[in-house]
Order: sequence, then structure tokens, then C-alpha cells
Amino acid sequence: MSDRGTGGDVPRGGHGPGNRSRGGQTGASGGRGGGRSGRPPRPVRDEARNVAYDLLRAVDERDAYANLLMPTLLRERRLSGRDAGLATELAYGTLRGLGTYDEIIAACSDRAPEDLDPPLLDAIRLGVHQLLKTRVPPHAAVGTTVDLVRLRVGTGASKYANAVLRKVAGRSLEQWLPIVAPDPDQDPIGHLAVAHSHPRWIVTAMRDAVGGDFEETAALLAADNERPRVTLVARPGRASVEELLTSGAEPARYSPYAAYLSEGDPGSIQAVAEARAAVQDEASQLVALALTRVPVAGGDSRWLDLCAGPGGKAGLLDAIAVHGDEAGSPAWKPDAVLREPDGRSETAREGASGPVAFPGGARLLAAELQYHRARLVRQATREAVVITADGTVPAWRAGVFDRVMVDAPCTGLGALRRRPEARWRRDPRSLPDLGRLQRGLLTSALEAVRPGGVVAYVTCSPHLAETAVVVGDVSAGRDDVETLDARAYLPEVDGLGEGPYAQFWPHRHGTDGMFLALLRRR
Ligand SMILES: C[S@@+](CC[C@H](N)C(=O)[O-])C[C@H]1O[C@@H](n2cnc3c(N)ncnc32)[C@H](O)[C@@H]1O
Repeated sequence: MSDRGTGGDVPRGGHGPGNRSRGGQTGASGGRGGGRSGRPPRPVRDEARNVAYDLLRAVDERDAYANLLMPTLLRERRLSGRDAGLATELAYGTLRGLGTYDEIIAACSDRAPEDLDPPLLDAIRLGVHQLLKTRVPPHAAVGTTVDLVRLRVGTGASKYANAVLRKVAGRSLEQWLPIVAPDPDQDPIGHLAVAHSHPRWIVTAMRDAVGGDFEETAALLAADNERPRVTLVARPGRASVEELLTSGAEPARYSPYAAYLSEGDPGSIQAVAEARAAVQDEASQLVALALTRVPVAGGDSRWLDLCAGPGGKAGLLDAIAVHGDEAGSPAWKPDAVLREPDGRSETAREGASGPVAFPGGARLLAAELQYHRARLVRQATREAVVITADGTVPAWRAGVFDRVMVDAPCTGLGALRRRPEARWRRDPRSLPDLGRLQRGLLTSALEAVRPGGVVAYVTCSPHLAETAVVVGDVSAGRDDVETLDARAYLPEVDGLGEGPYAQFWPHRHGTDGMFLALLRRR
């Protein structure tokens, strides 16, 4: 850590990349005061900020994934503890916030952000983030950024950065927003896009997904800019929540298999290292659990996960298939499970209409298109049969599965908190192709499941074109599909929407924005 006063550098939050800019080098305007000799002091290399900056550059230049590259950078530069936390917060916060920051930079600069040299622009963004969204003292935010630019871009550029940042420092974020964001009465979408740093098309999609309410849209966009908590899953029969709590995790709100980890490396927990537990968002756990809770008449031993990679849901489904939903939910478990003398569950499933706890004794087939992702599914599961296969070209007989999970490829708009650069990379033009694939996979799932069996259609996106519209289109073309009220199988969670689908939200549940439809084949 440098001597530039970073001792108090605790970010208040913040986060996200994608460089929209291309263009020429800066001209200088303004300058940082020199020492008595008239020469500027020697720049200080601040390793946390250099790592944050390198991440921003890699995202721009190489389309790097921030959450995959950051651990490598931290390891290579031997940053840990507070410095690692600072580097991560500064990089992620800058990537998330750059939609807002670029508007402010534009107001403080004689050039549009897209006309600035990308390496300089990234450094200025990093400085703006520190000034407006962290507790870094303004002199430290400006000084460290100017040093960074001198070391990494050039002296002329550092003078430019200094001039821009001094103007930015003249106002707080709250004071800047009315100046740079469109009037909310004239252009509510544009206002939210700038105020919460999201592309307009995503703001529109989120507004539609929450039912048109702008206040709720704002809350959702704000939640996207928060750092997500780390949630663990204890795979039943392999680990327990108690074991995770003993390892320092805290009880979770919804999932009977979840625990929250507020600090420390999840990989250092033995159950995680042994793949008996894993990092998994709570909504991901619950949509998988909901699929296992729907009563099905007749046999219940063959399950299919059609899009299994990298194996989060398959890991939980495999464990429940084999060992049963042993944690279940105290509210309904005792009545719901009536075991046959051989330990199976036929009777309960025949009569039950509400959620039931699966008693075990099934086997999961996990299919994944990409070989390297199928290998990850193998690591996440123990008893499942894992195959590399195209789910739209079935490698199995029709009508043989009792339960099928389709966790379809999607825009991932429900997981923007996790991938700080994702919002700038996603393209609405991908929606038609994704929609075709989603319809193909759901159709394939409905062919794979037997009459009486159940299909879960899941996306990590609340975008209506990927959720209700896909399910509506596919079921409208068939007379053998009954849409279940998915919320009934998640009795522990409120606020999942009007039904029959269940929609999790970052701002309501603190989870990813996961969508679930449950369809029974007649
Ligand atoms: C949203 S991810 C699934 C996440 C996974 N269920 C989990 O919980 O970890 C979608 C997956 O579907 C895979 N995929 C894409 N097209 C596919 C296809 N035609 N058949 C099977 N898998 C496909 C992708 O490679 C990706 O791994």
C-alpha cells in the first residue's frame, strides 16, 4: 500500500467495464503542483490501484471476465487482505459505475470520454469512482490517480487527469446527478440509466419485468450495484449447514441448504474444498429444490438436467436425488413425506398437492453442450451420469424422465451484481437467437419428461422475452402441458410475483434475479 493516505481507503460500495471509447491521446490542461524545485514529486506506485487498473485494461483490451481474472492478478501481485479487498472494490466499482462516471467526466472535460485515449479514460474512471463512491480522501483519490497515469500513461496525460479530477471533486455524486442525468419527468428511463449506471435497454427491460413501476426499477438497478454476498450450499447427504456454520458461515434466510459467508475464502472451507459444499446463490438452490418438491404420481427415479454446466444446480439435484431432501422445510415436511415400507415415496406423491420432500433413490443424468463445462459438472456431482450433449438433439428416449431441469442459456441480466462488466457487454440483439435456443430446449425438455412428470424452466434473467414469453409460446403450442403455480413450491419465500411463475429479485430477496416456471406434462 502506498504512503498516499490509503489507510482509510474503505470503499463504500460500488463496482463494473466494457470500454466504449476509442480515440486519440489527450492534450494537457491543468497540472499538479510540483515540489520546491518546480519538478513534480516522483510518482508512487500503489499496487492495489495498479491491479485495479490492470483489470480495467484487460476487460477493455481483451474482453477479460473481471471475476475470473481478478483472483489471478491478486495472486500474481501477492495482494491479500485489505489490499486485495481494495483492489477488487475499486475495479468492480469502477466497472459497474462507469455509465454514470462517463457522464460526469464529459461534464468536466473538453473532450468526450469516447475521444480520450482508453488507458487514460480508465484511469480517470478509477479516480472518479474513488472520489464519488468511496471514503478515500479526495486528495488521495486525485494524487494516486495522477501518479498512476504518470507511471502507466504519460506525464502529459497525468496533467489532464489532474485537471478533470479536480473538477469532479468539486461536487458529490448526489450533486452531480441532477446536472448530468436527464430530467426524470422528461426521460425517466434515461434518468435511471445515468443515475444507476445501466444501459438504457436494460433499464427498459427491468422496468417491464417489475411491472412498470419506476420506483421499484430504481431499487432493482441500485441492488445491481451492490456487492453480492457469498452464499454457500451444503449438498445434502454430503455436508450439512451445521458444518458450514462451524466453519464460520452464518444462517441463511431462505434455503434449508444455504449459509452466508461474510468473510474469508470459501475454498478454505473443507466441505467446499471437497465439493461436498459449494458457492451457490440462494435462488439457484431454491429453483432446483422447487423442482424436487413437486409431487409426481408413479415412479420417481430418473431426473435430467438439460443444461448442466458448470454444475451448480446439478450438484444439488444429484445430492437430493440420491440422499433425499433431508432438510426439507419444517413447516410441511412431516405431513408431506410418507415412506413406503421399502423407503420410497409413492404414496405421498400420489395424494399430495403441495410441496413434498423427496426421500431419495433417484439418479440424475446431466447433459451439457460444452465439454469443458461438462467436466466441471463431473466435479460438482458424485453419482450423476454426465454427458456432453446438445439438449436440443436428445441423446435419450422420449418420455422417460420424471423430472427435468432446463436452466437455459440467457442474457444473465439477473446476475449483473456478480459480473461487473456484463451490463456493458450484453447486447439486446442476442435476444432472438437466445429465444430460439430457449424455446428449443424447453420443447426438448417437455419431450423428455413422461406424462405426469414435471419440467422446471429456469433463467438467470428476469427479461420477459426470456421468461414468461418463452414459456407462454411453447406451452401455447401444446395441449399436454399444465402450468403449475411455482410459488406454491417455495413456501418459505414471499414476493415472488403474481404467479404462476416465480421470480426472485436482488432488491427483494438479496439473490440473483432467477426465474422459475414449473410445467407438468399431461
Ligand atoms: C445458464 S447455464 C446453466 C447453469 C447450470 N445449470 C448451473 O446451475 O451451474 C446454461 C448452460 O447451457 C449450456 N448449453 C447451451 N446450449 C446448450 C444446448 N443446446 N444443450 C445443452 N446445453 C447447452 C451452456 O454451455 C451453459 O453451460
